[in-house]
Amino acid sequence: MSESPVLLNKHEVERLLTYDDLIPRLESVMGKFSKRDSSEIIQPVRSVVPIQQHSGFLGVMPAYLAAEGILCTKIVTFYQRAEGSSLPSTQATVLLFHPEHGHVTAIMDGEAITAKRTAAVSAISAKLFKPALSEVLCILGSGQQARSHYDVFTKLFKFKEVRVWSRRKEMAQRFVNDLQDPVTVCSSVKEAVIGADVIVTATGASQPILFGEWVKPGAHIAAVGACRPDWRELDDVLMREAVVYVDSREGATAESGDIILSGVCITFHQYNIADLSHHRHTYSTPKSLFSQAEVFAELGEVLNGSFPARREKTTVFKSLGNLFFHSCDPKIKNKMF
Ligand SMILES: NC(=O)C1=CN([C@@H]2O[C@H](COP(=O)(O)OP(=O)(O)OC[C@H]3O[C@@H](n4cnc5c(N)ncnc54)[C@H](O)[C@@H]3O)[C@@H](O)[C@H]2O)C=CC1
Ligand SMILES: O=C([O-])C1=[NH+]CCC1
Repeated sequence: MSESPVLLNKHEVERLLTYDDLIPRLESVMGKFSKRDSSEIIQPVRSVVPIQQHSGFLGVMPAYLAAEGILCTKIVTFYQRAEGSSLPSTQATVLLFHPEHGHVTAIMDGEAITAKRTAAVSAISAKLFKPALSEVLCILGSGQQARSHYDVFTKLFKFKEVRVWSRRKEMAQRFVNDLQDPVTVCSSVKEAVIGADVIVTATGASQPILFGEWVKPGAHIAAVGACRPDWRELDDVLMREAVVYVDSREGATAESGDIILSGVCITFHQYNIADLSHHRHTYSTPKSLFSQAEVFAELGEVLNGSFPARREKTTVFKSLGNLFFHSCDPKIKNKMF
């Protein structure tokens, strides 16, 4: 008879999951994932169910790491919430299974895991791609992801200035009030990003908020929001001028509006032509057709040495959260990744 699953609540997960463990672990696993050796790691693109009536989504994210005996899934919901809502936009539960027998061995809060894992992966992207001299960090958004990104980016790197922008200035002010160190609250995205070396976009936006013309050449952008095929945070100029890295090529092709929509034809010539019976018809033909922004490489392909880190260029890491790897030995609770 199988033992009852271990239950780990948010506080326990927060205590057990440290960036010092998470970062090297994710680096190793992402490098392996990008080799696509399915006998080692199986991680399909997540299944997403839209909850249209309530502006929400349910995602299921299974993964199997054969060599490490990890079989798990995250079940996550994410909603577009009204500003200032007391409910979290992203909520999740993680289930671990016994890979041989199939029973559930652990049930863990996934909110803290999502916050820390996502920020840790963005921090890995910044380690690889941020300019050698990076003095200014800019964070767009003031929610859960903004906070976890602030925590890990300021823990790993030394910035002279940190700026934050949020749709409502008082939300940015509230974010800053919770911190020990000084952070500049900006009134516009443009003010926040001009001259920034590293930019984190962690918003619920579905239309571009960050425009390439404002971005300092050579800057690194960790783009965390816009995880649906019709959502965007970054404009066409930025997407087409930057070297674009992703967490998973398949995930980016299926889910990233920043990539998918960067190739859409946006302007039309209109012709007004009369036919033989003198009726007028309007025809539209595309004036400008752009090819989509190209994905240069997966983060894992850089980590495993298959592709270079083009640090000298403006770089975008488009994160979707497809990679999900955590292990918890149910008998030794502190052995968790
Ligand atoms: N790439 C990944 O692995 C993950 C991505 N996400 C995505 O990251 C984003 C942020 O998530 P959380 O921090 O959990 O959410 P949150 O609700 O805690 O914070 C959202 C922030 O975005 C701002 N915002 C919302 N709509 C906006 C709009 N239209 N324009 C500008 N700002 C807007 C809010 O003011 C708030 O500051 C969401 O899009 C979420 O789906 C979340 C988890 C993992
Ligand atoms: O990885 C994740 O949990 C999510 N990515 C986008 C929304 C939730």
